[in-house]
Amino acid sequence: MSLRVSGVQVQLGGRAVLSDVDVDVRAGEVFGLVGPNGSGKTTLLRTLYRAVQPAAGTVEVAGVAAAGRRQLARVLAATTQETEARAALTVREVVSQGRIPHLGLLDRMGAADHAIVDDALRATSLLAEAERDVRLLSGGERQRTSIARALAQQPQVLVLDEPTNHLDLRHQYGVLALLRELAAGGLTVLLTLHDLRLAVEFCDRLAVLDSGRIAATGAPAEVLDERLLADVFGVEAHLADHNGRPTLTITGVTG
Ligand SMILES: Nc1ncnc2c1ncn2[C@@H]1O[C@H](COP(=O)(O)OP(=O)(O)OP(=O)(O)O)[C@@H](O)[C@H]1O
Repeated sequence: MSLRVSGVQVQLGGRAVLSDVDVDVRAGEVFGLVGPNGSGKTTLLRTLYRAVQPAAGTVEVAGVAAAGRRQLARVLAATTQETEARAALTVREVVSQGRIPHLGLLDRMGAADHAIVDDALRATSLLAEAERDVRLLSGGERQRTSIARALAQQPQVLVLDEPTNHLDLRHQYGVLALLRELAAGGLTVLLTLHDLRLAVEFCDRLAVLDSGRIAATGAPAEVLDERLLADVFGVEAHLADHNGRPTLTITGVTG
């Protein structure tokens, strides 16, 4: 198991935001975390990269329960929903920051590091934008820059919070297909997604969060039955098999 969350509880501002959360993600799997607004998805991701300390439970990344920040950054990379760029850096400079956990304190990037940065820029279709100031990018370009930085980190586990929310259709599919390809090479991918149709299409397994608790975990076709879609997401929807691929059709909202 390359990512294991066991019995995690998180309290924020005096409220229980996560209760008894268990999630196991296997190496080479694309695992989707889905749930309505405020169900605790981002908070769960934040416990993985130690931005939030659970009141109870354990979080293990690549077999390590308690690692220092630098040690953690060598195995886990994360992108957040904040794509606001504040500093006057080029896309290439931001993506190069992904190499920092792998460099010694006084080391400069070597040829191998530059090649890894180029690969990350290419994989996210950003080579042509590499010398642009990140503050001048569109939301989608900035989102791809933060994914590229995470790829340049060459992690074993990649955690992404809503990686497609600013992307046009072509780039949504491009990024999710890239994540599938990386997972086929052994990367563990955990991501949150609001678009359940994309979650069904691209994720091997899903965990559904509902008011801070896991309502269901399993393959999309096992988890997203009509009752759960109505009870948790408030939509009338059904999964059908289209030429061997599960496809979600949403026909309305409940109530
Ligand atoms: N620092 C905080 N203090 C108090 N409550 C918080 C804090 N951070 C998050 N919360 C609350 O925790 C709950 C879960 O928030 P979280 O951002 O994890 O949900 P989410 O599932 O990612 O939502 P969304 O789909 O809207 O992004 C929300 O009710 C939110 O208001």
